[in-house]
Amino acid sequence: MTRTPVNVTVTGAAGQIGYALLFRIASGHLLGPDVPVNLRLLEIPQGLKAAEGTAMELDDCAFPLLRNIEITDDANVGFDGANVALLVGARPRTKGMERGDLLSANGGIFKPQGKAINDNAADDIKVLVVGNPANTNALIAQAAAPDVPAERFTAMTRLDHNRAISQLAAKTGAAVSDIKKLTIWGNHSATQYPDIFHAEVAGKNAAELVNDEAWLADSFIPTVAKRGAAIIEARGASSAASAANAAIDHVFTWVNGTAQGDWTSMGIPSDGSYGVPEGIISSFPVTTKNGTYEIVQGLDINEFSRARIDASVKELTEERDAVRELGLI
Ligand SMILES: NC(=O)c1ccc[n+]([C@@H]2O[C@H](COP(=O)([O-])OP(=O)(O)OC[C@H]3O[C@@H](n4cnc5c(N)ncnc54)[C@H](O)[C@@H]3O)[C@@H](O)[C@H]2O)c1
Ligand SMILES: O=C(O)C[C@H](O)C(=O)O
Repeated sequence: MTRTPVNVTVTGAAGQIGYALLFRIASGHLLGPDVPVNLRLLEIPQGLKAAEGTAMELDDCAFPLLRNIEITDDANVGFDGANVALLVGARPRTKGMERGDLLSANGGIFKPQGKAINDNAADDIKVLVVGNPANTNALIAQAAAPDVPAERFTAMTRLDHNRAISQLAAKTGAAVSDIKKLTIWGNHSATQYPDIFHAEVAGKNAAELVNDEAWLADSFIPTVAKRGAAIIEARGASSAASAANAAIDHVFTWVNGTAQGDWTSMGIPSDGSYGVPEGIISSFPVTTKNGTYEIVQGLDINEFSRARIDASVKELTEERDAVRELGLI
């Protein structure tokens, strides 16, 4: 049976993450090897020519699953009938910019995009926000889309999750595939909390196996939380291929489900679980099945974890209050 193509919209398509992302979507890594896709590339006017160049290259790959590419600078066109939206394009922080200025500039992008999703996207739309500050940009877009179920708006912490797995594998000498049930809590920022207390390494509890709180507090957590800045320092540009890879992982897992005995991390609207105020978009441990996700319940949160989750959540509530004051939500 021929499947109906899935409409995938990518904003910031001409940027560096866009360039690392589009070819993998078109080759079937986002949704699966038997799912045809239509691509919608949304850019600002200055980005349209470069997006056209990328589209030419996509054509030149002759991907069997890629049915059609549309390029536009009109959000209503870009999100028309979208089943999956990857919101990558954002206003980066520039020198001298205060946090309020950054939130306000991004509000000017994510509020109208949220409205365009509300008015034009397909009923089953799933949104992943990658553009920073990702959690609060997702909150802004979600607030502008009252007709879309709030849980369809998610923010990317999968890159942090993957970074944490890689660091833990290196520390324990285990294979990456042996690491399960790791959690990123909170914001995609330096306050995020990568939690190994429930993680397993080849079936053994990770925190007990490592048995080194100084490594956890002084090495593992800051390495994961500040990895984005370290990449910028080393590369002279922010992470692109690894960010694109994490976006692929996030959507693939959301659509196709987590493995038995494992979970993943996603920034999602809080339902109040684990004392995280309802409504803010915070990262949680989640399982996914049939295109939906559920927060893993009943985890014991020790004092070490509680303080770190609370610190990141505090930052998120401050960002929420700031965008509320700016009239963005
Ligand atoms: N959540 C994460 O883990 C994570 C990881 C890495 C990067 N990021 C963030 O992803 C974002 C994109 O990174 P990049 O390296 O691709 O940046 P980039 O500057 O290379 O590309 C951004 C693109 O977005 C476009 N754009 C700007 N405003 C737009 C709008 N209103 N509509 C459509 N397109 C628009 C620009 O023209 C540009 O082509 C940044 O905010 C970055 O900080 C997030
Ligand atoms: O773009 C950034 O500021 C860093 C990025 O969010 C990352 O985690 O690599």
